[in-house]
Amino acid sequence: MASKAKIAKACKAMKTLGYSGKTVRPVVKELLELYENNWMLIEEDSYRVLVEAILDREEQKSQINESEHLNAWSEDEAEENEPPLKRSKLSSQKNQSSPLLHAFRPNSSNELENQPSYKQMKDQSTCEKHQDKDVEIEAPYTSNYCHGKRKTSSSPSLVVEEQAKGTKLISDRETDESNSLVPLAHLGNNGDESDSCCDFLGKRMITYERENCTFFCKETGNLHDDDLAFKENVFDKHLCEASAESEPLSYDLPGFEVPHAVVPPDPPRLLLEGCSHANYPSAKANCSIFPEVIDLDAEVLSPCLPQKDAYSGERSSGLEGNHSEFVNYTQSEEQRYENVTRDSLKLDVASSSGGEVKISLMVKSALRSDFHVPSLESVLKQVEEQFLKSYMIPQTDFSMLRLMNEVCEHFLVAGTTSTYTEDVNPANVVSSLGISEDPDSEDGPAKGIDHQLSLCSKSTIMNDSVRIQNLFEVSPQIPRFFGSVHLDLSRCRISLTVDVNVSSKKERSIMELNNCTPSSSRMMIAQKQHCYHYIEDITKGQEAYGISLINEINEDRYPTFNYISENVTYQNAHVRFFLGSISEENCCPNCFGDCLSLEIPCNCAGKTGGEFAYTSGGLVKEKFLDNLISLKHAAQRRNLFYCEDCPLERSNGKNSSGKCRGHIVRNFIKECWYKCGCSMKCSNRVVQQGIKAKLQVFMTPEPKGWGLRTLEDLPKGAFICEYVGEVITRRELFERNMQSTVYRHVFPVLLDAGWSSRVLKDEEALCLDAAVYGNVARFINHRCFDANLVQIPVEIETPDHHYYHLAFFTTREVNALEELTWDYGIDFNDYQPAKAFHCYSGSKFCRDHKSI
Ligand SMILES: C[S@@+](CC[C@H](N)C(=O)[O-])C[C@H]1O[C@@H](n2cnc3c(N)ncnc32)[C@H](O)[C@@H]1O
Repeated sequence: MASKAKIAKACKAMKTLGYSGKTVRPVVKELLELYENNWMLIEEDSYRVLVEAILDREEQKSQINESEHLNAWSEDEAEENEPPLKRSKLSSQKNQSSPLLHAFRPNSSNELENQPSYKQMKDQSTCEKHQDKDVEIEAPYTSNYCHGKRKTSSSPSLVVEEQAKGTKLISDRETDESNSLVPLAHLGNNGDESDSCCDFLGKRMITYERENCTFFCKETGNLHDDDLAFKENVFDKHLCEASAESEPLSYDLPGFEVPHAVVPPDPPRLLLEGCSHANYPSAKANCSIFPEVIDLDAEVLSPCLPQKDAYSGERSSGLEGNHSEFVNYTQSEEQRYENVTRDSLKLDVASSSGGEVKISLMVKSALRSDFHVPSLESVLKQVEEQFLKSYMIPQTDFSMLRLMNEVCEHFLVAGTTSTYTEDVNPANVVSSLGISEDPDSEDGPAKGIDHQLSLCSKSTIMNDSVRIQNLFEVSPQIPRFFGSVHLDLSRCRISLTVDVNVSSKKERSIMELNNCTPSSSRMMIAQKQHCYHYIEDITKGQEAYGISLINEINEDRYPTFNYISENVTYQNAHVRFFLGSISEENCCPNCFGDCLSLEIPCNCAGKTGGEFAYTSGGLVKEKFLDNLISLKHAAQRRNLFYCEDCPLERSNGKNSSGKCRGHIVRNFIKECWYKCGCSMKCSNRVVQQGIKAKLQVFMTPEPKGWGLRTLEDLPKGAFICEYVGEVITRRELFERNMQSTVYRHVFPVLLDAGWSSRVLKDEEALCLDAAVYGNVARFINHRCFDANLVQIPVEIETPDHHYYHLAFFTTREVNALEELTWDYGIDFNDYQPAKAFHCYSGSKFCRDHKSI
């Protein structure tokens, strides 16, 4: 076919995805140049590379747009509002590829994965090919490069780096600039060797593939000027990003040793959230002088309110400390608390000594030119729908306006009750409510107000009024915002502090609506409804199926950690392997597709006696599983593994003299590896394909905190999930434990403990720590002995026992809504990597004899 016709065909194909010819043509041209007019590569797999390239371009464009908009918005605010913890955001998250791209990505069994991707091709064009074999490659090289230690060496050199697939890197090693926890690179897709998509701080690194392996190539010389210019641009940008992200993560935060949520920011949207990270410093400053806070996400985000310990439920610090700084103000002065919510909304609370409180929401800026002011009714309706859908409010006649009206009334009742108990008569409380265009205001019509909702509650006693205004400030020529309207009022905590001058006596009443007296019956009903805390998908689309979270038990909120679906490698952890070891004797590099259904199993089944450990349906075969479980139980009964100089005890700051008290987990893993042999890459696609079970995180009724349950019946041997976290060395674990003064709730898992033929040093032995970065497995609770899950070491990338994946499978049939548990293998009398807890598993085999 002539080139023109082919271009037209490509355009047509892309049109179905919504890309115009104008967008597609230049990309096709670029690809043709790149692939030297090899149309086959472009057309293959429904134009996969083309889609990838278009998305790549769009992404770049939108990044530029976004940064332009952000600059335009808040030049003056940008600096002071820089969120300290937002900086630890994973760049790999930032660069999640779009679902569209995934739709076009062949699955792991597709041969096409062996083909170089667009990114690779593009990058290869500036990268020399490396021909060496059996190079041992270590992850930390990457950190040198990624952290801006750009080597300007004139001698051309090329360093090849290899990173185990299915892992991302987080490293701050050998950096002069910062001690940051900046994630560096993401390589591979679910651990599949042949996927060579590679990011470097959100941009391309130079990659190429040889045999089944993907490399990082670090270029330090021999670049063309253009290349250099391109790289310098990219590099400078990365440096900016890196320095912006260079705030170290704290492992010493109250409740969890994790930072506040560091999820990648969604595009700006109308989302009501109170003190967000983006306004942390200013909000903090404001709070100290003006403690009127309408905090719509207080427990998670607000630094102004006491933080709640996720387990004890106690508040540790907060607003109270600031009361002394409350500023008196005169009738004429209007005090103002401005809380910039996200980027697009402004929450504004203003009050006067006359008792008037104005709460306004203003759309401050926007990114979309097609924004129009919605009708207030439609906003309220949307919120109500959202409310009813997400928070399981049983009443179908739920109304936002009624809720706000009640807020208003109870504000007054609670305020008058606490300060002037004798005078309060609810009958005296009159509330009025209405939606109006620029309603009466003592200040006269407010400028630029298109819509206003005002709620007024009046007391004959105090003549105070509360007004909640909903102001959309819109200037027609400036595009404003886009995104969905989402008001999470269930997370709303309203704290109002009112100063009232009565008979020259100044009194202050602080009302937390959550603490309304029982007489506030209607409010109590409303609060009861709010007990449900529900999140539709905690993975934010990172898993194939969403995983919901619900708390019907208490007020605890979703714990703050970073959801990741693949392991990330932190700092010193060497996740390495020898290329030479992935060879035909161990597995078959060329076999793709469904190996499990082969009549004669391929070489991958070698370790399991010529038989796959999985059934063709992807369940671990019963005999393997039973063997494994009995081994595990036997191992627990038998003598423990003892060490003279115990790294575990040392990692808990204990000086062990003489033999330690033994480790069950070590023996167990060591034995089950060989017997179960859930090994080799083909069969382990079951694991690679990711979570398929319908899971839900829920608050357990026992004092165990969150737990994980299945929402559907599961057969025996079903894969549930991997234990995903940061791959760290035992030394790093030790350092984290030393730094942390708080109780560690998430159990780290030791990899490779006692595995190697030689004793591994602390800086070599690996652990998985899911406290800060982790997946849903971090919610699985412990059960002694008869847990319904078992953890199985799984080889994905390489038969290297130094690093492997830990996957959970069911040990028996599990009913829908049953909690999923695994035996942490802890000895409740022994020191563990994390402090042991009192076991509430309720197992009749419970090993915690002190448990109640
Ligand atoms: C890996 S986390 C599991 C998720 C945890 N429940 C949460 O809320 O995040 C381990 C922690 O959960 C709690 N836990 C797990 N199993 C438990 C059990 N059987 N009894 C009591 N607490 C348990 C302990 O606090 C432990 O440190």
